[in-house]
Amino acid sequence: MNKILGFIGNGNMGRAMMGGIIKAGLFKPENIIVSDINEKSLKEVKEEHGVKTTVDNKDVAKEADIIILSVKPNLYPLIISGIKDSVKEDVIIITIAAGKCIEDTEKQFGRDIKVVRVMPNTPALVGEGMSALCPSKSVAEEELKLIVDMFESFGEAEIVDEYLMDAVTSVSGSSPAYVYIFIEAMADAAVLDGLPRDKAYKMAAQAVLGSAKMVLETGMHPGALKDMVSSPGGTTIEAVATLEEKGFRDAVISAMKACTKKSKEMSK
Ligand SMILES: NC(=O)C1=CN([C@@H]2O[C@H](COP(=O)(O)OP(=O)(O)OC[C@H]3O[C@@H](n4cnc5c(N)ncnc54)[C@H](O)[C@@H]3O)[C@@H](O)[C@H]2O)C=CC1
Ligand SMILES: O=C(O)[C@@H]1CCC=N1
Repeated sequence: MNKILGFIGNGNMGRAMMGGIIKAGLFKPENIIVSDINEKSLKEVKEEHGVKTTVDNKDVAKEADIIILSVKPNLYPLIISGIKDSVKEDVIIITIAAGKCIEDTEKQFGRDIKVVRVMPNTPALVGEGMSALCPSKSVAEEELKLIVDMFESFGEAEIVDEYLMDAVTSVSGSSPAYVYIFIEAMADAAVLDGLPRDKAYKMAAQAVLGSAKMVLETGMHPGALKDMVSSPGGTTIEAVATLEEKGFRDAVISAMKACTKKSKEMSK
């Protein structure tokens, strides 16, 4: 693709997406420009990927056809006011901030700008991202297709109505953090049982990866897959009963309700 892709913000999510996009070969590194206030992180990304870097967000604004705003939500107004007069007329702005609605972005640009609101997640870095997208009215069908292709280059992408973005943040944007806690806790228990730490992480993570693939590839209900593991009077049902006793499901549901609520509050 000959279009220029710009990133404003080279933090965890920006780097994860860039790594995924470059690995997939959708944009050549010389067609990617990144800005950040952190010069050390720019030096690292330039060395790692050979992309263009700058400390001036306006350089990205002037060059890029698609700009991904990869900064913290509270910085959006400041960043947008700094670039709004420099962006190309037809630019597509991609927002990835939790709680950042399309209407706000349009208002801050002060014109009918093309916006695609996206909630990605960090597994983008290894080509296993999950992104939910919602375009503004002014984004044409072929432009949306281009953006979907971009997000599919490092994982799965789904188009959703904007009102679902808070729920999406909880189920796929933030959820890698819950899964890492689960893996870490399983590994701790395995170490307690005598397994070496490295093997414990590998076994716990591979079990999570394999289980996720079973859900996605067999299409079976997660409950039926759980039943396949749980032999009558066996080991698994002992663990399952203990998880239920300790309120595992309730803890997950309560945590996700808190996440969705926070995302809604951030939209206000
Ligand atoms: N980390 C994650 O798993 C996910 C994050 N997001 C969203 O992505 C956005 C970024 O989050 P992270 O990457 O985690 O944050 P981060 O803190 O890792 O990265 C933000 C980057 O912005 C840079 N920055 C700060 N001020 C700047 C300025 N004036 N101009 C240019 N760059 C500036 C920082 O130096 C930093 O490198 C947030 O809005 C967040 O809601 C969305 C989905 C998942
Ligand atoms: O914690 C956050 O606010 C961001 C949004 C989704 C994942 N990280």
